[in-house]
Amino acid sequence: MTTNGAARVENDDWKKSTISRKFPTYRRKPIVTNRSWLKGKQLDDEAEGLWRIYDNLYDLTDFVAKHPGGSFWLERTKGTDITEPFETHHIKGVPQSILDKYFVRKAAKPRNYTLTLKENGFYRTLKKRVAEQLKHLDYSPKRRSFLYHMGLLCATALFTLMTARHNNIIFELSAALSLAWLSIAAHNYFHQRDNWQMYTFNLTLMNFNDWRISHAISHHIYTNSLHDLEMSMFEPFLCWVPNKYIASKARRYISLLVQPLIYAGIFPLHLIQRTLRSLFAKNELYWHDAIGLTLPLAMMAVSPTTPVDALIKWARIIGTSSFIFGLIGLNASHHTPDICHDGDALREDRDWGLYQLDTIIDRGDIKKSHFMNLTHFGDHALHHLFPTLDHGILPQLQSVFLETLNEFRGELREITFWDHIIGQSKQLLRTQVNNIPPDQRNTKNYDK
Ligand code: HEM
Repeated sequence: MTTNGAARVENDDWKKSTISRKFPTYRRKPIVTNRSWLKGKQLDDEAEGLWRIYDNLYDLTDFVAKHPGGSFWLERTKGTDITEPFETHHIKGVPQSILDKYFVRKAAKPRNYTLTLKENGFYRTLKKRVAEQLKHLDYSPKRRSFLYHMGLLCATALFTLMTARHNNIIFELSAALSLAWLSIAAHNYFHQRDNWQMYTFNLTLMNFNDWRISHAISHHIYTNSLHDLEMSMFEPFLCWVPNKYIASKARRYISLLVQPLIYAGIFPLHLIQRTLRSLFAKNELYWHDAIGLTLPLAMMAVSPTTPVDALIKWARIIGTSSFIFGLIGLNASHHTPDICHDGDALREDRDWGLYQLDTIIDRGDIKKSHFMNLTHFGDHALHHLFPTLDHGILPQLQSVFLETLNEFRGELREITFWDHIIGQSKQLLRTQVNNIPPDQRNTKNYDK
C-alpha cells in the first residue's frame, strides 16, 4: 500500500506547469481536442463563467457580435481568462470605455497563469513603442503579401487542374508545394480581423477557425507549455515536453521514425477526426469546411479519366502538401534543446514577452525574403508578439524590437532550417529538464 502510495505521489509530482498554478485539466483526458482544451480552460481559469482580463470579470455577451475583430474570438473564449490574447491582439489598445461598459466584478481568485504583463515590463514597453512606430510605417509591403497570397492561390488551382488532366509528377509536386505555401500565407490572414484570405486555409482540409483556437489562442499565448495544444495534439507520437511520464525514451526513438508519416497525415487527419467527433459526439464542422472539397471536385470535373483516378491524384497532392507543411511548420522555430519547454527553468523576470523569446529561435536563413517569411513562418518572434500585423511589415519593427530586447536582457536568436531540423529531432529525445534559466545560459554581452 505504502509503496503504491509513494509511487502515486511520485507519478503525480510531474503534474505541474511552469507557467500556471494548476496542471491543465484537459491533459487529464484521454483525447485532446480544441473543445476539451477550452472546457478545461473554463474549469482552470477562475473566470466564473464570464470573460476575465487581469483580475476583472466582464460580461461581453452584447459585444460579441459587435467585436471589430470578428465574433468568433469572443464567442469561443467565454468563461476563460483572455488577458494575453486581449493584450497581444490590440496594439493601439482598446478604449477603456468599451471595457468599462461590460465590467461585472473583480475575480474572487488569483489568475491561473503566472507570466506577467506589467506596465513597465518588456512586452508592454515594446508594445507602446511599436504602436508609435505603426503611425509612420510604410504599409506598401502589405500589398506584396496580398499579391503573393493571390499568386499562390492561382498556382494551387492551376497546378491541381493540370495534374488532373495530365500524368505529370512535376505538376503534382508543384500543386502540393503551392498548397502548402498558400496555407502558411493564409495563416498571416486568419490572425487578423475576418477577411476572405483566411478561407483559403481550408483548401488543406484543416479549418482556420480551429486554428484560431489551437494556434492563435493556445500555441501563441502559452507557447511550449503544457497548455500549448500544438504540442499536446501530437502526443504521444511526437512529444517535445522533456518529461518521461508523457513519453518514455523508447517511445521517443520511435517518434523519430514515424515523424514523416505524422507530417503527411496532418491535413487529412484533421478533417477525419473532426468528422468522426461530429458524427459520434458534438458537431465540430463549419460550413466553410466545404471549401476543402472544391479542389477534388474540380479535379474530377476536368479529369479525362475516371473520378477515382482524379481522387487518387488529389489524395497524393494532399499527403505531399501536408508533409511539406509539417516539415516547415514543426521545424520553424520552437523545438531545439536550447529552447524553453515546460519544466525547464525560466528567467526571474516572468514577463510574457520575454518568455516568448525564450521559446523561439528565428529562421535566420530567410530573414531577407518577404516571400519566404510569409510562406515559412518567418520573423517568428515578432509574429508571436504581434500576431495581427501583416508579415510584410514586421521587418520595419526589427530595430525597435532589438533595442527594447537589449534593455530587458532578452536575446533574439537565429539559426538555419537545417539546424532546426536537427535540433527538433534532439528535442524529441530530450527527457531531462534544463535547470539553468535562459538569461544565465546566453552568451550574449548585453549593453550596460
Ligand atoms: C480573446 C480575446 C480577443 C481577441 C483574440 C481579439 C482579437 C481581435 C482581432 C484579431 C482584431 C483585429 C485586429 C486587426 O486586424 O488589426 C481585434 C480588433 C478589435 N478588438 Fe478584439 N479581441 C479580443 C478581445 C476584445 C475585447 C475584450 C474587446 C473590448 C471589449 C475588443 C475590442 C476590439 C476593438 C475595439 C478592435 C478594433 C480596434 C483595434 O484593432 O485595435 N477585443 N480584436
